[in-house]
Amino acid sequence: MSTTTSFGVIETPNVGTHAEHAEGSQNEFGRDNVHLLYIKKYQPRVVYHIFRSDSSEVYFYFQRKFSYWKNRDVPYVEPLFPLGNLPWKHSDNLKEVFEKLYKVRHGSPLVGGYFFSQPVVIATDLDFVKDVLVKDFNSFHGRGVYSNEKDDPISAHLFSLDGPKWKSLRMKLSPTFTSGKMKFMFPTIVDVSERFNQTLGKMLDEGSDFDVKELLARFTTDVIGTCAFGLECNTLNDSDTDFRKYGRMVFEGARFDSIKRTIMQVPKLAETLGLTVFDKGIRNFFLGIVRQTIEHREKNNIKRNDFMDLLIDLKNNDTFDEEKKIKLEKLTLEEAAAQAFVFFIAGFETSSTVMMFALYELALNPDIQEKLRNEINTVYAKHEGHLTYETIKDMVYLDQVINESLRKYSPAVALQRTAQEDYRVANTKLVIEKGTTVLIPVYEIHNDARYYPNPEKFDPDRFLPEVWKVRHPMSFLGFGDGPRNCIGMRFGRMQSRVGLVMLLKNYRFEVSDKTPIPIEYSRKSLVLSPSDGMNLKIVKV
Ligand code: HEM
Repeated sequence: MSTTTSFGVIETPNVGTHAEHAEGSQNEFGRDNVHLLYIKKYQPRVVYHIFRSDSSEVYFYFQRKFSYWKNRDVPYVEPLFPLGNLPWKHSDNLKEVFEKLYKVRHGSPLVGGYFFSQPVVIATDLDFVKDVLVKDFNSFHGRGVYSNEKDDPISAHLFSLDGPKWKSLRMKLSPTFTSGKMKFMFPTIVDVSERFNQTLGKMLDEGSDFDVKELLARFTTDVIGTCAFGLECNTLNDSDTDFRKYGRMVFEGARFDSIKRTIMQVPKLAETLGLTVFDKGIRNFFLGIVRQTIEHREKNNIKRNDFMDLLIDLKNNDTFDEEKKIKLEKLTLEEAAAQAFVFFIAGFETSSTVMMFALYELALNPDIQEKLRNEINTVYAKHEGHLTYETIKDMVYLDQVINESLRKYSPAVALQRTAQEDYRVANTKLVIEKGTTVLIPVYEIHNDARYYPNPEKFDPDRFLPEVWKVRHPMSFLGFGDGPRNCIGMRFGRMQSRVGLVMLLKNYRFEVSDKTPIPIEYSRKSLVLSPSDGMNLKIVKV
């Protein structure tokens, strides 16, 4: 079906008539009793109202809401009652949801979607993406992610806070990630990588086919655990440490987490239901670790130049907003714990995912693997066999491989911002209403043939400086962009580089019978992840 819109003529796919829709939806709603039981557990009053209201009333309420994008002549994919375009439990994952929405853009700078009955915007044009992330950041500084500071203090971290709280925290935490601070932490990462090498060496006496996803997650858990919590987590030797256990729980979720996460896509609904983001075990573990570490360091006057030291400093000493010339409040213990926690969760799975997909592609493309190993050996020789901050910086092809891995398999499938005021989209008549969520479909942009011809091909030369320079600046969003980009980018790059250098210097990676080709993506994981691990054959070189 084609419609004339404010952006020109747009093809709108029409999925089902209203009658078909009504029938299918009621069945789905009725069948998924787990949703209702879960809501019941959390907020009996809300469930009471759902049950009390006439079901046709609820249905027509959704139908009215679901006409939002149609009335504005914006392309959309027909939503399903009651989840809208959100994934159903056993069907799509978020990546597939974005794929469907991105496909219907047909020249429009945005596509309309629904999270439950809430309209959301999917930005499909790179100039519009730039307006949201960079140029008009003041209108989009919030992420609109749900947190519950009162009942769940570790959920109130830099990633989830908005407004003045986020701004002040970002200002306080930014100095934590300067290149000077990274240099201090570099030797710690190298130490962990050497232990990783020894552990892997021993494992190879017993076999050669391993799930590198799990191995790399253990490596980054140990790196961040050491740098953010000052602990030797030792998950490399023991895969069942509490750190690895709780880390896995955050990303893969417990029994009801997929339902809870779906509800949290609409923060107002989650707030009404009084949901906590993390379960009690996760909360108590991380709060406890930070409390003990801080007490121990303060009592014994221990300094380690890591993230925890910097957080202790922000807890005990004043900081200043240089721009406004005002004093910023000190961090409380809970606030410090929430930031250590976000460094851990935002840092370990993302970096291990980048390394995992890089190794996968290197196993599929042995010529690229050999070229990278040659670079590593040549630069090592130039630096007399020492792995220093400077040695790593000389490995330019390594960076191209990491960028190409981030391009083809961005761990963050989408970026999120929320309109802080009514906002007119440039060159259109369309106004994004205050409070509307804007999603930037990173995976789709990174795999769009208009920006990356033959996107399926793993080609690190796409990131040669002269080739990269001519692409649209928003065509690469592996770390997001603008004032709210990834604060840990330097650290994430650093640990990915060290991990890959140590592995490729000592081992060759090959495809095995268990390697997933093609990859099937997990429906559970918060970041892009293969559903059944990533087995590769590892051979000593
Ligand atoms: C290769 C590894 C990493 C990747 C691919 C990655 C990716 C991202 C992305 C895509 C965002 C959202 C940016 C946006 O909305 O524009 C983000 C935000 C963030 N990342 Fe990372 N990240 C990585 C490593 C790290 C590390 C190591 C840390 C901390 C030690 C970290 C801490 C954060 C935090 C706190 C935010 C929220 C920033 C804010 O809202 O102000 N990340 N990251």
